[in-house]
Amino acid sequence: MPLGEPAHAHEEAVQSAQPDSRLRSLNPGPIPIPAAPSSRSLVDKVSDQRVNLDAIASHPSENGSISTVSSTVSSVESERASYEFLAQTPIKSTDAHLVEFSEAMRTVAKALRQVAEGKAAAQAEAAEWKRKYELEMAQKRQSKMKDCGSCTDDDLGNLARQLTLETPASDQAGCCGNHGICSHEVLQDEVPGPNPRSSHKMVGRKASFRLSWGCDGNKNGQHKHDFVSFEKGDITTAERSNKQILLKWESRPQTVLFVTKPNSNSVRVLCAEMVRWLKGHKNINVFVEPWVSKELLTQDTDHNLVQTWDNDEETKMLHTKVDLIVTLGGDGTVLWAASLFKGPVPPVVAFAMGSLGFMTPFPSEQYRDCLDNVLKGSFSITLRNRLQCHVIRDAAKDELETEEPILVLNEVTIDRGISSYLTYLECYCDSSFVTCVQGDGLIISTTSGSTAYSLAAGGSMVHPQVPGILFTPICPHSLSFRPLILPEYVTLRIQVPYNSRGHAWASFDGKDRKQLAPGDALICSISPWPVPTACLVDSTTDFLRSIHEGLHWNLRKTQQAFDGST
Ligand SMILES: NC(=O)c1ccc[n+]([C@@H]2O[C@H](COP(=O)([O-])OP(=O)(O)OC[C@H]3O[C@@H](n4cnc5c(N)ncnc54)[C@H](O)[C@@H]3O)[C@@H](O)[C@H]2O)c1
Ligand SMILES: Nc1ncnc2c1ncn2[C@@H]1O[C@H](COP(=O)(O)OP(=O)(O)OP(=O)(O)O)[C@@H](O)[C@H]1O
Repeated sequence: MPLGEPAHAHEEAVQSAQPDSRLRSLNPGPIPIPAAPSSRSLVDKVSDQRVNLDAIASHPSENGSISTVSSTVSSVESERASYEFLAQTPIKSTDAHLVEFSEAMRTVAKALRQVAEGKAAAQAEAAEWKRKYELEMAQKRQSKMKDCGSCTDDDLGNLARQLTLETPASDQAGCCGNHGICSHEVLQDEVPGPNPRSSHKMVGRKASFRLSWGCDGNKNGQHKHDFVSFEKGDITTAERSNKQILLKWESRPQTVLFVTKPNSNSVRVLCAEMVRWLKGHKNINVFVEPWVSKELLTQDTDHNLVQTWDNDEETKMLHTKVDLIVTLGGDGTVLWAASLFKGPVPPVVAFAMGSLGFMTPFPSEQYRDCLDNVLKGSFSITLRNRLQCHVIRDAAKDELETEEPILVLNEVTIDRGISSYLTYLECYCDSSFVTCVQGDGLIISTTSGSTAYSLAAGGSMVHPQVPGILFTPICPHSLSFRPLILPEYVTLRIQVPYNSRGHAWASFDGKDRKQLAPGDALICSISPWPVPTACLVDSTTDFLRSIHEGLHWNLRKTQQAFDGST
């Protein structure tokens, strides 16, 4: 058994290398019928043999015979599967044929689950490749545009339209500059759902913008794809992976979506005031959530020009209409705003109207100046990664039963819910076994979420621009389980094993709890659609200010110099 791998993980590997014993049970030939054991004796036998197996697996046998291990493993597996079947079936049958049939069904179910998991991982990878391909196409188009340096704006527009028509994947007309990445490629090409043109409530074209990396957007503005060079055999870091990112509008933003915290009078009053100001002084179209639209209308009939949406299909198309999101509330409101977007997210300007406000740097009293600056000029953004989470059900009959992915900005938590048993979770990173979690649960967090629940569970605080995934146990029942930070490109699989004593519960940014039964799994990877949040100063200054002011990080009275002679 490989070092560090738990006995049951090894057991599974041995089992999957030996499909024949299960397949044999489909063979209609004569089957020896053993005396039917009672379910109690089955339990005893299973646990006895597990102890046996653990002993054999952890102390390699002296004659080195692998067959001892395999036959014990396969017999344990068969009996465990039969026990699970017997526990599930309403008919308390002990018929050997049924037992063997249930084993075969388990094998099939496992194969289907593997297919579904494979599909989920492949979908995530395909989305990432599509994004890379679109970015490459955008670069090619930009280099064609360079050849037209002396064109007028109209010529450029026509050329951009021609070039965009050449590319069937792109549905946008217009865009482009000589450097950076244009919003039409970045934010509008990954349209989840139907064609944006089919929407009858379109508000005209979205404002285009350019993203540039580095402090001086004009000089260092190119997004470098190759971070490492190895010319002449010397490996050199050519570019830092991430720099401060600037967003510069190339055309005027026209549409703002307001997302507001419910049940707050101060938020309601400020929202109405800001909407009036944006429409009256800035000629901006305003979108609000359906419940806010009703609330605004009861306050003032002037607000009947505010737009909203009616159904999920229209929510899916929001990102094609909205140039900017304004949130009024605390961090929970930013999480809520992000959750409305299952694909690309427009830039978010978050005004602080909550208690902590890690992700809400803008002071609401100065909303006029803040919005003036954001609408006019270029501003720093933090590109906050989200995690894409798929729940894969063991009971799913086919891959079509895979549930919709859920995107989280902070974290997904797998815990014991109301169960009093320890959570028992097997964790894998790509194809490597990571560990078994035995405790209250596990937090898989983004770096933005590192200052939320993960911090409370002992995880490190991580700058939101660091590309990583946090792996933080909750109250592990072990002395040596320290939190981990993994690179952002990995895919994590959290499996509730069949022999878990209870169910586990997954919750997403503290919401939408889903029960995970033994055999179910959760797959997480970084989503291709981050949340761009506007910074008050820049990403690092804002982060440090939050941990100082919000959490009073490392606050201590300064020690004085000696006040006597030495
Ligand atoms: N023990 C804990 O600390 C604990 C327990 C449950 C949930 N949470 C957090 O609450 C989040 C949901 O937030 P909510 O506002 O909807 O619930 P909520 O209203 O219960 O507020 C939770 C608190 O967490 C803060 N918070 C949220 N995201 C943060 C972030 N990225 N950095 C720093 N602080 C942050 C909020 O400002 C708020 O004070 C979850 O995603 C989870 O991270 C924390
Ligand atoms: N537009 C919305 N619709 C429904 N629920 C929302 C909306 N905006 C925020 N919420 C929910 O309301 C709750 C409180 O919001 P928020 O965290 O922003 O305010 P707060 O608790 O006063 O601030 P803080 O989180 O800083 O303490 C959160 O659970 C959040 O998910």
